[in-house]
Amino acid sequence: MSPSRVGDVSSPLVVRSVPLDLSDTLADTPLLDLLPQDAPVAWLRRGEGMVAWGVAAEVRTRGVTRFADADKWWTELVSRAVVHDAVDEPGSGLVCFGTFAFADDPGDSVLVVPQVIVGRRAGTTWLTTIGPEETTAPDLGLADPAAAPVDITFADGALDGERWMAVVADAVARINAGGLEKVVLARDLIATADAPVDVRWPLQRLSEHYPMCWTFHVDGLFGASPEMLVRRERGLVTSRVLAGTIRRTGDDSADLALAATLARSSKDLEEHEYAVRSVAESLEPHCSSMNVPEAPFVLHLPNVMHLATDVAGVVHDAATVSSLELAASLHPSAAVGGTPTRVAVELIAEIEGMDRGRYAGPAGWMDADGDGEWAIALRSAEVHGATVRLFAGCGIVADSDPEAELAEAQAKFLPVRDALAGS
Ligand SMILES: C=C(O[C@@H]1C=C(C(=O)O)C=C[C@H]1O)C(=O)O
Repeated sequence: MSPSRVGDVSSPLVVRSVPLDLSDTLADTPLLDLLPQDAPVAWLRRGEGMVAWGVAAEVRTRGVTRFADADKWWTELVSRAVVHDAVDEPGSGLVCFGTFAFADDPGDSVLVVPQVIVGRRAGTTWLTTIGPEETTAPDLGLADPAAAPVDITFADGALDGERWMAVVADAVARINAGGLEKVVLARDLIATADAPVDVRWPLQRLSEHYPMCWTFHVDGLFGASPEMLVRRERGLVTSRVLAGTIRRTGDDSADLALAATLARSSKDLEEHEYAVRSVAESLEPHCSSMNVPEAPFVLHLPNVMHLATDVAGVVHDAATVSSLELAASLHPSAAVGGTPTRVAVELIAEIEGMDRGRYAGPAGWMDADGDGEWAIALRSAEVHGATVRLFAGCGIVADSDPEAELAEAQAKFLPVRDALAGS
């Protein structure tokens, strides 16, 4: 199917990025406080990043070619654009934001170029305006505050806990029968409110409570992901690989002991090793040198702890391969698919019992040079009016216990679940 587009790509976009004067009080305002309710986009970590709104151009793609079609559209749009960038930071100038379907089919993926972007990095705040012709900079001001979701209730999605545990047990049996080593199985929860949900409400809470994660929203998909599929900036590529999880107890000293257990757990170390290997192997052809640490560290999040490895490399093909293409070549990593990838993805389609939509697909942004950041859309949900569909998954290996995996999935729902709460 051919991609559908918004915005006349044959007429060039005019883009202007200017630094915001630091004497301007808005230069210190939390970025989310500037974000209006209409068509909001967000990419935030530790108070920095970008908020954006409006649609200057957009492409929707599907199927096996969803990444390639989007990338081609972006390359054409960039080649025609007229860019005045007085900021020259990663994220200034012409930028698109995207979310991509997990599966080749079904699926709906999008790249969107907003009309206004406010970015912040290393103490510099800037404003980018994008339109079919030179536009006057909008008057920035505090947006109307987001309203809390009204009377939200949660229900099981495709499978209830019992049935999902049966699917996990089935996966363990298949792994023990040979043919695959790991498969990631997910489930969904459906939250229903009495009025359309203003996504800025959960975004505020996610960025506040999970500052070490990448809080994002593009086209209805939002979340706070701890996992960076790929970031490319000025020739350097990095990826944060997670796999191996333990729930937190709320007691700091007990959690430290658990972290030590996690770092020694052969089940988790093995699961982690699969994930690191899949990322390193996919990045290798693009890199002239790479650093793959031998042992993981423990990433402490408020709800869970993960084994984590930061892989880094120097790329030799930045001129011809975009960060989105890198993300496409890494997706689905063993963190969200399994090992071997093809067998695991087929098993997911066969037994998981739901369409993942854009959960566990790449979500992020890219600039005119193809640099950008693509997180894996985890700890995430899709909002449609008053309905929010939450997702969480777990890596299943030979000695996984269905009950423990269900508890782990429940813990992974917590960030979005809590962020939807009314206070
Ligand atoms: C699949 C998810 O998380 C992934 C699975 C993990 C695991 O099984 O240990 C850990 C982090 C993520 O790579 C999710 O959050 O939905």
